[in-house]
Amino acid sequence: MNQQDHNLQERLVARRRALHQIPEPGFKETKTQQFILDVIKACPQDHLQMKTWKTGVLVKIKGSQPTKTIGYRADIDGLPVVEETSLPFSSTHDGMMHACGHDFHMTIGMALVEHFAVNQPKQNIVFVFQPAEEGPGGAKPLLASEEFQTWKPEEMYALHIAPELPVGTVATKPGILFANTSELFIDFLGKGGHAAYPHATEDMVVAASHYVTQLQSIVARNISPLDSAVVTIGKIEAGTKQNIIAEKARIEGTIRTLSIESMNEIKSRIEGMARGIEESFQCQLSIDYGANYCQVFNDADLTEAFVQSAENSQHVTFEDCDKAMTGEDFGYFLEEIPGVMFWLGVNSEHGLHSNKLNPDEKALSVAVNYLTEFLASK
Ligand SMILES: CC(=O)N[C@@H](CCC[C@H](N)C(=O)O)C(=O)O
Repeated sequence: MNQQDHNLQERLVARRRALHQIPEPGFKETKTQQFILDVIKACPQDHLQMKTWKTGVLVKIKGSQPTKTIGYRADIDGLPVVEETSLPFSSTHDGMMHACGHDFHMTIGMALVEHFAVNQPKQNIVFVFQPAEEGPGGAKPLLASEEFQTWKPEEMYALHIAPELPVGTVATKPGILFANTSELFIDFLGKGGHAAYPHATEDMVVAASHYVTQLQSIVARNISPLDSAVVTIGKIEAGTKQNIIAEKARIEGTIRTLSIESMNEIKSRIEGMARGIEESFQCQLSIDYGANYCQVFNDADLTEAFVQSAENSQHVTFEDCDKAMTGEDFGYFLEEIPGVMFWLGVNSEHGLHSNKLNPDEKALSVAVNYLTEFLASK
């Protein structure tokens, strides 16, 4: 690593660690927004404009001879995860963690702004620091906002860290990269009572347990084995004490599919099974699908150009990848604007959403060096 890269890496690490300590939930990213604004305000302002949208930040760098506007998006929210990395720069926000790498995404995005604020690119570049990717979804309303529409790019890019890939690699594919998603929240209501009088109650621990077990058959028996889908229940809550039969239960999960037809089929089975549980356990279930994200679909031509640029770059190695059942509201940008989402290798033993996720910080300067080259070449 030469001295210039060393200085860049030190700056990126310091900034990423500062951000790692202040993860905030979607649409509550006030400290994070201020952090980003402070960095942008410290840049030379000659060809830079900035505005806020809710807790997000939009920055436009005016190109020297623009024929188009390129968009680059970084998401900024954290997750409700209790960090267990034991790192000296662990989260200082109780119960919140940057467990999906958005601290990396923002750090890279800000460094790109700093670079292009000094080295004016040929094309206009709009940087979007977007709130609430983990939920309830910031991309869709941001995309529709006047703030974004007045600066709307002609093509758009975003990365996501990939713990399973080595540092120095980027990976993507044309077409569908990430799945359609729908959140899932189900409340159970029955009649609680004394543990010793089960016959006089409707036990919501038993009802919810049966229901969660039944849900497991949907992907196995209602979706074609040649298709892919996921129904995951990540949270279950019920009861108050070991000798009280619970009158309420709540389960929370997510549905992932590669087609809208499969999404509709799964929802229909979830509803059918809920009616069965109501009948079997004499209770009421209410279903809320929360936020939906559309698939992430990469433009074929832009992906080909991206792959070529990665293959020709000294900063990264390109790897092919398959689609993943992760979700990303960047998909909404790609519904309106052709573009590419790609993985950035960060080599962590623990994966996305893990309380022990520890991405390798060497990936920060790799990404900044590669993306400055890529965006400047547009
Ligand atoms: C990359 C990633 O991990 N994204 C999240 C997106 C969450 C979507 C939504 N809140 C849901 O849970 O369905 C993911 O969990 O894939």
